[in-house]
Amino acid sequence: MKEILEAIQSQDATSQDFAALKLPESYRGVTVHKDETEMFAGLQTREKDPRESLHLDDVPLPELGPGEALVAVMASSVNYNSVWTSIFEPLSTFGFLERYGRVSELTRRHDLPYHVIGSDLAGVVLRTGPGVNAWNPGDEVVAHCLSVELESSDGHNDTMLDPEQRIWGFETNFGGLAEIALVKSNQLMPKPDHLSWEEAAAPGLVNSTAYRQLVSRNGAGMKQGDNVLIWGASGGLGSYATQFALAGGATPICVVSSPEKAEICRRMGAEAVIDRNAEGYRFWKDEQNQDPREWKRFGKRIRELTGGEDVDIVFEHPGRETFGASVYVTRKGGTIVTCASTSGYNHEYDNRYLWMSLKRIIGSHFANYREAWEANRLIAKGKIHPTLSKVYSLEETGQAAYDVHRNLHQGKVGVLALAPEEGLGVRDHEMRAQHLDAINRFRNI
Ligand SMILES: C/C=C/C(=O)SCCNC(=O)CCNC(=O)[C@H](O)C(C)(C)COP(=O)(O)OP(=O)(O)OC[C@H]1O[C@@H](n2cnc3c(N)ncnc32)[C@H](O)[C@@H]1OP(=O)(O)O
Ligand SMILES: NC(=O)C1=CN([C@@H]2O[C@H](COP(=O)(O)OP(=O)(O)OC[C@H]3O[C@@H](n4cnc5c(N)ncnc54)[C@H](OP(=O)(O)O)[C@@H]3O)[C@@H](O)[C@H]2O)C=CC1
Repeated sequence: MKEILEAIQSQDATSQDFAALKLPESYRGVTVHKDETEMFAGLQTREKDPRESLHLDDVPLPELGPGEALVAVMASSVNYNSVWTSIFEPLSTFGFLERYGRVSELTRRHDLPYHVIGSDLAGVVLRTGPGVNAWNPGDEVVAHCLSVELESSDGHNDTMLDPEQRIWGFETNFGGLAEIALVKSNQLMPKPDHLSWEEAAAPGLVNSTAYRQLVSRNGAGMKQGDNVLIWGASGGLGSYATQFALAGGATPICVVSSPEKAEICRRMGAEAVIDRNAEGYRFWKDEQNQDPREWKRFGKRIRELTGGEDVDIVFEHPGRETFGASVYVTRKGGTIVTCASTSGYNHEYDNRYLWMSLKRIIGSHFANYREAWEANRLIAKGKIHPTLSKVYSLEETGQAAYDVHRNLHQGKVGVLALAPEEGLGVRDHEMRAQHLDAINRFRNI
């Protein structure tokens, strides 16, 4: 591992030098263990503690297959899917690995009693498998998390529709919260030159998801002038949705839960911000019943902020808690686009407001390679910026996941893997200087 790191840091090692590096037999990765899937049985979701279930283990290096690449991971980030994995909700991810293991001789590698997790990385290609021509050892890359087999016709218009579509590091093994990761080569994209390893690793999953959900024609297809209600606007997904709305000539209406988060949204350039905590919305009277008067109070507040207009698009992910309100406040003919259900997946809403006002609900999930590429290109061009707030070591990943689970974080939380310190890996200092304030907007808040 030492020689790998030295080659990366030397900056003048050639592709041949990287190809000649001896690979270690094992590496350190953040795991959950199959024999611990019941460890939180009987506890409330909130009480399940990722610090207890996430381990840092030495695991054997997987065999490299056709179309694949082994990548030295300099940095990764914590996504909420790793929180789900760590609390074994809504399902243990070992079921996904078992199912993947049944696909072929090669995929059987993934079905192990441990799961190396993580769905983001920035690093350097170490080896490529047979059939990989577009990438070479030594390439500095980020990886998106769409893993597809593409053997069926179903995925050939939009790879997210492939029946064997999986999220790498969640529904596959050998993820990015590790010193080395195994990816398919069609997950690779160029690392933005003006960013450090940890900054480059931060946007990937959420940026691509927000791009498809909000901008792509596969999602809401946002246009100039749209009013976009963004839940959790300073969180992982929301901090990119807010930037896409602003960069695309739309008006974000940002919902957050504290004055500090409201301030971050304003710093991104948003003017319409709602502090849901300060304004005390209670969309649910009790476990079973919602309060439509609260939906209306929320809608009135939105109208105050927009000069009387309703929202064209709701960027949804909290789920059960907010979905009724989201459907209610959407404009006639507008779109509710959802990619998650953090607060509960059995949603309830008043369908009269949907059909009578010709609204649409769209389901969206991650992004295809093209969408992830477009989203990464916007980062590389300095049009969208990472929203990294805090960086942890691999050893501290449990704490990092705990922070995200308890909503104690801002924007994105980074994790250093092989990178010995923050700030390394910047290749274009001139471009970085132009965007430094925006890159650091979320730091140390
Ligand atoms: C990028 C980051 C993303 C995120 O962070 S997303 C948030 C985290 N992710 C999650 O929380 C999602 C976790 N996943 C799940 O909860 C589950 O993954 C699903 C609920 C999505 C699916 O559950 P399952 O049990 O895998 O699927 P089934 O379709 O309910 O059951 C499979 C069996 O049911 C059969 N089946 C499917 N559709 C039908 C149908 N329409 N009529 C009859 N049978 C059906 C199948 O064939 C199969 O059968 P057979 O078990 O024999 O193989
Ligand atoms: N399908 C897909 O492809 C993807 C799905 N996801 C899923 O989306 C969800 C959010 O992910 P991410 O943005 O990274 O997570 P974060 O925790 O970083 O951000 C979510 C934000 O949502 C807000 N929020 C949380 N709970 C509620 C609630 N009950 N009511 C209103 N607002 C709430 C919080 O902001 P505040 O407190 O300031 O209001 C929080 O900061 C997760 O469930 C994740 O698994 C994520 C990425 C991809």
